[in-house]
Amino acid sequence: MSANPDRNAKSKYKRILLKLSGEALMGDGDFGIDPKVLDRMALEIGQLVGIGVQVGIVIGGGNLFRGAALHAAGMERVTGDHMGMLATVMNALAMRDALERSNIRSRVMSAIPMSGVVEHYDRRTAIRYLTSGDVVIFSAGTGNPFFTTDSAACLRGIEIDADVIIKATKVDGVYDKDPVKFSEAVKYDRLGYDEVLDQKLGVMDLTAICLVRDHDMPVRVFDMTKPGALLNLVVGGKEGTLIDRG
Ligand SMILES: Nc1ncnc2c1ncn2[C@@H]1O[C@H](COP(=O)(O)OP(=O)(O)OP(=O)(O)O)[C@@H](O)[C@H]1O
Ligand SMILES: O=c1ccn([C@@H]2O[C@H](COP(=O)(O)O)[C@@H](O)[C@H]2O)c(=O)[nH]1
Repeated sequence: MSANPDRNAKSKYKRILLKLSGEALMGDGDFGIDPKVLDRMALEIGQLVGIGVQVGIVIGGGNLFRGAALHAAGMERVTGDHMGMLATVMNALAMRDALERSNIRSRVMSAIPMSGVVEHYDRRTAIRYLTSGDVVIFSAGTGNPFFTTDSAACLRGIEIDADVIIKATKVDGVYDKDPVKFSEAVKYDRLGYDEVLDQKLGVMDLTAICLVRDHDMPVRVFDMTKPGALLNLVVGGKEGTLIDRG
């Protein structure tokens, strides 16, 4: 995989919102952040910036904390969700660090004000940064409990007028059932929002799917562990599953 892709490669998209799984940041571990994973992601994101794509990012927090899991262990749910959102800020800082080490200009914005650490989210400022070529990492989810970073990714993607939401995960697309649990699961190349909702396909939470359906925002789900897949997808290659109005 080259850090300098073909500069003549043409992106299908001008602006994307990339949702990165927090869990994927763990690599082979079972908690925290593997710097090697971050560096590889930074390299792949840099390839997109190199061909002129404007990149907004939302990172999950599942490698650190999830409110629902903390609640199941006895914590008050809203406190758990606040911890989950703070976890996404930590992941965002780690990703910015990896991007900057690869000489990719980047910004972190937070839905929860955190003066002195990161900028507070402001849509117009975010769009200005994206237009000037900076990668913008949107952290702290939506800023509200009871949501997920999938919903935050869809929300920010719609707000910044992205051409597509790209969900980078550990499976290579959307299946008729969870492929991690069922080896016989069958993959879709493309399916409609209502099919995801009707079949309650768990690749993304249903609140997020309702949001993208209502705003006709396409979502592509692909395997981030496959080297080169992100660039291939962005230049129009066949990767993962497309969810749209069908
Ligand atoms: N029908 C399905 N098709 C594909 N994946 C599915 C499906 N149902 C459940 N999944 C599961 O959804 C997971 C994708 O979610 P992902 O790990 O990206 O989690 P997340 O909760 O969005 O991220 P985070 O780790 O940041 O919390 C896959 O690992 C897969 O096991
Ligand atoms: O808008 C949001 C987004 C997230 N949370 C909490 O953070 C964790 C981590 O996010 P994941 O999407 O699960 O990776 C999530 O479980 C929630 O507890 C939130 O409250 N609001």
